[in-house]
Amino acid sequence: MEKNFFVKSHGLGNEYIVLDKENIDFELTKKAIQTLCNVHFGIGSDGILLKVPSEKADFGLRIFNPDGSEAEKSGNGLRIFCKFLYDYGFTKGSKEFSVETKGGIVKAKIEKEEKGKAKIITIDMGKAVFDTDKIPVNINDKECIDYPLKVEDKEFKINCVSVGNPHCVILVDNVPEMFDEKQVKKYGPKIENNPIFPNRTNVQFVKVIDKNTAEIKIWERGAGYTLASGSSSSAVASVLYKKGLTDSDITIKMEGGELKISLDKDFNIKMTGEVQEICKGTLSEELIENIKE
Ligand SMILES: N[C@@H](CCC[C@H](N)C(=O)O)C(=O)O
Repeated sequence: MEKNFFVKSHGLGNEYIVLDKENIDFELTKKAIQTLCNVHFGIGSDGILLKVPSEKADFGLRIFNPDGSEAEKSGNGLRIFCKFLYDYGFTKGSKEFSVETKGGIVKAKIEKEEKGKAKIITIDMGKAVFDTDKIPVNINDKECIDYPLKVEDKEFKINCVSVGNPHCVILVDNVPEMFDEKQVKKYGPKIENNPIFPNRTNVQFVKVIDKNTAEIKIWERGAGYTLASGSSSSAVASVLYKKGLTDSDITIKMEGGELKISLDKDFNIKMTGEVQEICKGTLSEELIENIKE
């Protein structure tokens, strides 16, 4: 593998650049992340996945948002990373392995491959946690379910959950106008940065279609409006199941495509979906010079 080799892949239109810490000769600083994720000055991406060594799992992963912040977990990011590990021989052909993230260790399974490349992957995302002190959400209640949050002219009923990273799930029954890209881009950042979220939050606007299907629009912490999100889908499925609005197996529809989420009674989450490589190459010396502080 050449020095400064990269791969760019997407999971349902949610794109990530994959780098290997042991194979790059520059520091992945905030400036480097912001530049690489910028479509005009870099490659353009919804984030960066950095392969790092792990003592607790088969592989280690650090996840960065385009604003330079670090995320604890990413569902699409994990499937993309696992495809990279499998396709480039790191797993030595093994279809089941573990990955350590800041949001916990997850198990991955390559469900389907085509011509030796992983196509459909299941990730054991871990357990959904509703305790406000763990998410975290700064309110006095133990859980944040249907909690009224006033943002400018609107009052939302918010439902908060952590699937390793923090999420704020809003059903659009009372605010149907919110199922619209322009509205999500207007209110998403205001909710993401609301002072009740000390670590900021990802935000989802949700329409329940039936007991096994929901449709969502996403505002991602540190990334903005994205076409799909695996941790968001996991968070939404957990909230809907907790509220008794859907069954334990649910399809989450997003602009970029669909993910299957399966929960057990203790809110352990399995996420299954496609992933596809877009391009690969070597970062140019000029670009690396430019991203050095
Ligand atoms: N796109 C991701 C979520 C990435 C992390 C998120 N922006 C955060 O800061 O928590 C996914 O597919 O889960």
